[in-house]
Amino acid sequence: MTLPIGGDDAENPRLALLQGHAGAAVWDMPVPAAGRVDPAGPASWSPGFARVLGYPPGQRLAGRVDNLARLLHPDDRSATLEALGEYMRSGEGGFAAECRLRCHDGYYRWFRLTADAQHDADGRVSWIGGALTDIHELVASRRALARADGLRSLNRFHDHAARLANAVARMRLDGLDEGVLNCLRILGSYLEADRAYLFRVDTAQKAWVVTHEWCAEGIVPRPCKPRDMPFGLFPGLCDSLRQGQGMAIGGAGDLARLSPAAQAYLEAQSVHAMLIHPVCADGELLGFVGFDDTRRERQFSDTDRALLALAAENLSALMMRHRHYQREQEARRALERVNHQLVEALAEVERLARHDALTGLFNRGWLDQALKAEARRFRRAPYPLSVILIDIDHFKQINDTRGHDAGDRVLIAIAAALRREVRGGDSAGRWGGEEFLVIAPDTPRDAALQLAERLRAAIAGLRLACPATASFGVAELQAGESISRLLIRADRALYRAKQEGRDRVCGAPPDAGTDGIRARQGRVSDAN
Ligand SMILES: Nc1nc2c(ncn2[C@@H]2O[C@H](COP(=O)(O)OP(=O)(O)OP(=O)(O)O)[C@@H](O)[C@H]2O)c(=O)[nH]1
Repeated sequence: MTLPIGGDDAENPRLALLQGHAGAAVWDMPVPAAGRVDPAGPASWSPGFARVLGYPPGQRLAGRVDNLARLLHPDDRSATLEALGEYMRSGEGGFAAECRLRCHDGYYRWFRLTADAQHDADGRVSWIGGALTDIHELVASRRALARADGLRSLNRFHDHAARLANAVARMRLDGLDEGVLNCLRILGSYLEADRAYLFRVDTAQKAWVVTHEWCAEGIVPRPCKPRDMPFGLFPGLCDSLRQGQGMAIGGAGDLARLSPAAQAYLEAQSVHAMLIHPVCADGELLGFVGFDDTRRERQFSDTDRALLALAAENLSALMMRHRHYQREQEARRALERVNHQLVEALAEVERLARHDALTGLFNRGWLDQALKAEARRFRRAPYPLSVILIDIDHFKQINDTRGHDAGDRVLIAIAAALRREVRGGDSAGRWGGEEFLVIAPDTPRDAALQLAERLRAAIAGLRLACPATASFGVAELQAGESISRLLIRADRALYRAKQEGRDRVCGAPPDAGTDGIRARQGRVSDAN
């Protein structure tokens, strides 16, 4: 026996011999009456004790307590010695501590130090002794397992973070709800929470409004009323959220620090624990995202907070995308409205460019263009084309006796009658002043004379405050004749109608002679 083992064993040389032979790493020490570790106190170490610490055979540790204390890793020393001292006082059960001890090669290894106690007649601990076991490999494997566990949970975190990002990427631009609920579901299920939700700022009502909520299976959604949480319920929350800080309630202790109203509000919703995080965008506080535990208290881990912060970022991206989409849609609708107004304005400009403002009939410019087009068509393939020139009788008199406005009303009424009476293919327009022109394609002279007669009768039959009649000159385009020549002939026929007593129709003879051209010539445009 090289080292004495205390107590009865020391008086049992056979047992001691066997311990030495088996190489057991055992130790013992008497416990001073004070019941605390005395560094200078005696201690005994078996040869196996020195061997597990890597000492060469035959090398012994000096038999003092501080020999063990010196070998303890600085980080483990005070905790191990304190625990040992406590055991010396109580002596209850067995002692076990895991600690690092410096080995003979200067490196630290993990060991398990165990002890049992012997009590004296007064029940005080008088002796403790135990074993030292090398658990370095065990600790290394435990660490590897923990690292693997950590990696697994890190993987799970990244998996959920990726799912959150996917929920944003896949979001339908025209609908925010699906994307938000997807984010809350991913968040809630990862955190094994009972509820996950989004509250939005309602500055008008000075309240938080829960707009979206996800509930775990078996959890009843929070009651619809009161859905809103007045700002005043949690004073300072707005400011701290604006500064990027959330709020954590881990259990009853945290709840007790809230105002009675806030406690009652959370109690009504069975909140045992909750964690919330601000949702901001471009410096604007949009709301907050959070989750509740309704059946347990909770200590929030770093990954709880990290995933919640990530969810807040993703929700902010969702909300901003939706907001931009809505603004785009509004801008598009406004643009469409402006475009529509522009198209209408252009149509009106075009209509005004073609029509006479007073009567609404085609104007002189349009009639000139139409006559040119008919002339080109006639040259390609001659067809019957007639024109009817109309002049209101004694119109000057109406103006002079009844006033210009009354004259205008007569012009408007006659124009309306012309529009009513002409066929779809015919065009009636204001030729100038109190003169009108009807272009009648595919209409030979006789048919044009009938049409003119119908128009004359219609005008004469108008029930006007200032009764009026009109005279008509009809001419059909001759082969090789120019439009200006046609109009001169029509004008000449009109002149004849005036000469013969007005309120009548005169047709121009087919002969395109120049005799009889009257002074009105200059008023016929050269439309050819
Ligand atoms: N109220 C009104 N009068 C117009 C307009 N354009 C032309 N006039 C008038 O129409 C009258 C035409 O008169 P005249 O050319 O002498 O012919 P008239 O009085 O109709 O006599 P006859 O043609 O020979 O039957 C003139 O007094 C013009 O001022 C218009 O847009 N409104």
